[in-house]
Amino acid sequence: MRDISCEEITRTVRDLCIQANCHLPVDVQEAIVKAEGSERSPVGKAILGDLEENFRFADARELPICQDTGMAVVFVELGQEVHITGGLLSDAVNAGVAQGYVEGHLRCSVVGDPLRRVNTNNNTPAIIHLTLVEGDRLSITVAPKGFGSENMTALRMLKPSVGPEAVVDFIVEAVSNAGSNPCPPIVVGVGVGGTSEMATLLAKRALLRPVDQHNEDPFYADLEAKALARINALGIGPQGLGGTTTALSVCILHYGTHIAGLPCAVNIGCHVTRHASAVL
Ligand SMILES: O=C(O)C[C@H](O)C(=O)O
Repeated sequence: MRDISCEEITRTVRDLCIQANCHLPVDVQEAIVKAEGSERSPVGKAILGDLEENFRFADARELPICQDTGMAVVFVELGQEVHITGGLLSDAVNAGVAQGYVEGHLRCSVVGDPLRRVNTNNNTPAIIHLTLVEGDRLSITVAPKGFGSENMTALRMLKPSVGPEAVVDFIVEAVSNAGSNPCPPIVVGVGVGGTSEMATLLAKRALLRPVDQHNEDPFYADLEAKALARINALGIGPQGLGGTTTALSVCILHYGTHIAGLPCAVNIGCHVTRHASAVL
């Protein structure tokens, strides 16, 4: 067994919250710059230029890329040979989120109760997804999620007989319904299979894949390419003001499912699809 202290976890999560909010992943940066070159609408091109200036400015001055610094979604992969010392893992993660948002001067956007709506003033609670893995390491990914895009999440329990084209139709419909709300150019995460909650989690997890990668399975890579082409033909464009760049990428993750079902979920990331990771 290897000991990892809560103190170290808290410090790491703190730093990842600041890093993720201020430094856009390089693959997303490059995709925005590339889209600027290919965008056919002059207004769309100008907006992509503004987005580039914005993320470069944030990067250089360590300022948040967007005013919506999100709810902290934290993916933890815990090696089975790790022994957490000094408290509870979830408390350590939440303490790191609180420190990161308060000390990093990131906007605190979380209310403690969804109906009585009082801001917790430290962006907790975080959403923590824990997976047990082999080994003696602890991997942490912080993915702050803004709610302009989160509110556009769609889930449909498709009939199993509808086939792959109906999955592509549903993805395109979800993006079309979202319009300008998720701040395009977007990243489209899709979860297919499992149960309703598994499909939704896969869709969120799909937003972590680098936007310049494709599915390793040619069958799913083909569906991703078809969905992306149809989404970019919708004409929504950068910030919804028209153009040929609505999405930078479509990523589909799949899982086994029941013979009687075909759950399909879409989770959209805005042009600030952010995440930062560390391995302890
Ligand atoms: O919370 C915000 O700042 C706005 C939100 O991200 C939105 O796009 O509506």
